Amino acid sequence: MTPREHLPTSIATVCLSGTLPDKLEAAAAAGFEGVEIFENDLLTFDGTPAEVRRMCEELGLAITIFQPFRDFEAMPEPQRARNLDRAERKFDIMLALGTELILVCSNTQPATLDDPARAAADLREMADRAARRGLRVCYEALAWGRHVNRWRQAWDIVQRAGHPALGLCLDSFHTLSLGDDLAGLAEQVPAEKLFFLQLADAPRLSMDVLSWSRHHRLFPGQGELPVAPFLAEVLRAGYAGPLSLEIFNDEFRAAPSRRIARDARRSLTWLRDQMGGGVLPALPRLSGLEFVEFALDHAARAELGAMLSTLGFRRAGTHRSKDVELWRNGGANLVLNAEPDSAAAERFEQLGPAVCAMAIRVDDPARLVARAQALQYPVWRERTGAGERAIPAIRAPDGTLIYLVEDPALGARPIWEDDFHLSPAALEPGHFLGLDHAAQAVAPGMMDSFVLFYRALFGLVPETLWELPDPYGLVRSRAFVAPDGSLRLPLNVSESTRTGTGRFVSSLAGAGVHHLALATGDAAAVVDQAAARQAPLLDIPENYYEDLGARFGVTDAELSALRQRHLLYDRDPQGGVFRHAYTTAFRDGVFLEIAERSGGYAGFGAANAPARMAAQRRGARAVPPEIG
Ligand SMILES: O=C(O)c1ccc(O)c(O)c1
Ligand SMILES: [Mg+2]
Repeated sequence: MTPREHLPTSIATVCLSGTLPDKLEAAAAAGFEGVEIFENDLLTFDGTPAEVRRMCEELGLAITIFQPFRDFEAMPEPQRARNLDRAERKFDIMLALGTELILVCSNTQPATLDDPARAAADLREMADRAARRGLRVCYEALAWGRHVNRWRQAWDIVQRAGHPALGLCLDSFHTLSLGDDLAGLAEQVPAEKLFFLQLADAPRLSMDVLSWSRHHRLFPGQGELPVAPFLAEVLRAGYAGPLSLEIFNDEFRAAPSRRIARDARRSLTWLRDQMGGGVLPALPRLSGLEFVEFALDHAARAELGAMLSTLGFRRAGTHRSKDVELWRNGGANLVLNAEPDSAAAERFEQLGPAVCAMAIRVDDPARLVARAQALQYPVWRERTGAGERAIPAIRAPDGTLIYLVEDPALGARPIWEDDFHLSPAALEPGHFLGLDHAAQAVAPGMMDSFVLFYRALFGLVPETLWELPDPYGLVRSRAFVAPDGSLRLPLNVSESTRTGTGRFVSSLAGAGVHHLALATGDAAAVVDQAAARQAPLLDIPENYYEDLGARFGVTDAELSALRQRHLLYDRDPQGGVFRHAYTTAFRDGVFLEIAERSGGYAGFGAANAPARMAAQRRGARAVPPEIG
């Protein structure tokens, strides 16, 4: 381990919701060692800076910086003199807070002079006054600064000023948002001039950089900016101060501060691990979904069992000590849990029939549990009877349990034999190869927590974001997949409460698995058998097939084979093909998909989602318009 891994962690109070004491408590509870006091949080706090200092001391938090000090440098008189007086007033506050560093961000005022020499002289004067009081100043180039918006310009000014109490503040957002990098930093800037480092990620968006920064920043790992290489460069330059998160995000400001602070702390652990320090146990090797588990009562189980039977599933086993059944077709395992006093029962009481767990096959469950603990994700162990296997699980951000099972393909004994009385049906061949993917509906404001969970803990990679029109609003969908494609988890979110996704989250079943796709090598054959058993398959309108013929030029024979079975079709540019069909929703909640991939097709038929969503709504009850 290098000393760098021990750089203290810090978070700006602006990242979190609540009053200043709420923010400080959340930061401390998540394990942060320091906080940036954002001036606005102090101004709106009904207490003295000395009280803030005491609260921080009691919570074990250092105040790493006081910020921001705006629109200071290169102003004409009389603003120049006034700004220096203003600085002295802030120094008084810093002494009361017990912090020695203030952040000056580059001037955004139209009146500021385009004069690096003047900027340097002003900052030198401020630093000199600060030094007399035992304080220091760091200068940050805002990406939208009037004349100074690149770190190299800020460094030029700091260098010209040549004062030991003046240094640089680097902020990953300001550099990376402009497409800039840190080339030359390690060569040109002495380590002792790197006073402070702020880390922020963001999605790539095409909008003005100020709005992007003020509303859409994310914690490292939640967005698309190369924050890890940025940090690596700063460390290479010899930076030895805190790693501090400064995230302006509308959703985070509105979310519970404890959850956001924990995600923040996780993101720094993940980022440190990205530096190659071995901070976390190695990523798991994933190999798909071993089972998905439903929380049910007896009536719902009988009903779901009947529906599954129409798709060719058989009851293949009963649990040795619990009221739990295994339903299976080929490689697809579904667990139907009606055990009272269990995690499943709790889920059923809250949400009605819903998916309560899924099991992911991994190479080493114990190592992944250790990784979860290092990332502060809650680990769960279900009660077990004599001789039964204890399967470790991790709680996803919505409470769904993610069981970790050893991959039988790597020689592990399948879990089923220890815990279930298996019937002969368990060994019958079937038409499903396994579980292709589990799509989850996520509440707005929770998406970024899920992103970090799947990315930092499991190493899943985010794919393209799709915006899918449901008849009653937009659904945003992004799949998280294992690098080798062995696990696929699309996440869907909708701001509208009237879309299928929105209704699922807000009124029907809560967040969680919203549909489950069963992999087959021959969707047409599966659909034919299912239709013969009166499976509740979703009808797709004729217009869809008209358009399909026009888009892909599929042959008339294929088109009529698809149409007749209400199969949807997609093709990627490499010629990979996806044929899929859906059931209607089970008790207005979860639905199933029959999915056939061929030719290396790796998507999810997103282009077909609008047709599917419209078809689901035709069959569904009318939705009352939103009130208010
Ligand atoms: O948005 C801003 O004004 C602002 C203020 C201080 C910072 O450190 C920053 O990165 C942005
Ligand atoms: Mg900043």
